[in-house]
Amino acid sequence: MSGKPVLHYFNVQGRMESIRWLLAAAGVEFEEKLIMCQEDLDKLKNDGLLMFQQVPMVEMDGMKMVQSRAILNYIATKYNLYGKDTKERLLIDMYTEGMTDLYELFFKVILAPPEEKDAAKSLIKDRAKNRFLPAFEKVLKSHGQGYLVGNKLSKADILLTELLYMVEEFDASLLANFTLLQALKTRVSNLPNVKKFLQPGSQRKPFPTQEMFEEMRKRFKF
Ligand SMILES: N[C@@H](CCC(=O)N[C@@H](CS)C(=O)NCC(=O)O)C(=O)O
Repeated sequence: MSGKPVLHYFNVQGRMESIRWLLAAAGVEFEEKLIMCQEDLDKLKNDGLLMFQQVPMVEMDGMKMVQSRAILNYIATKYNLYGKDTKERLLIDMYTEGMTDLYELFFKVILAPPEEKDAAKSLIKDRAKNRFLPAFEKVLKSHGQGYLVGNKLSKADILLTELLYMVEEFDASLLANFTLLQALKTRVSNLPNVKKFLQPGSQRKPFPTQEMFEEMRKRFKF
């Protein structure tokens, strides 16, 4: 055992990607045991390693942690990325839950039947442009600190940067009018640990394309 956290998940972004981002930004090296087929997943289940028979699962500090948000909160607390008091923590939670709402719309595109895909994509554009991105831009403007909460980097800044990459990849024009969000993305991306994570060949994973998702459906029983 190397003492590094061990991440158990599929070879895609999914619910593990924010955990990868947060560990990387905190400068924590981690190992991954990628689940490549149903047998790999069944083995984890049969060995009694998954509390709810679900992944992500992270082995860390002598624990087998499940539930992605609980894992994120543990890492954020441990590495001082979760605000200085309960009010800051509330803001970080509010913001990251908003990010999750937008993130889930991306996943709906993949799940939507072919005839509903365009509508699902339009919904992302609408919600990104008119709801979530303006809300985060407003926070940065009124807070005036370069970070979303307090005067230092938190889990919220890291997960927003992750999301902004996803939005940009989906439609770069969506970020055009949000100068403070662009500046945050650049600032966080230039932090040495994040910069390293953004290099090709890092442990960053792709968002599943439709083809990848169909392939996974065949390989796994879901
Ligand atoms: N609330 C859980 C949801 C976990 C979840 O739904 N995991 C899926 C993969 S993303 C899973 O393990 N599916 C396999 C199964 O249920 O057998 C979390 O956030 O970690």
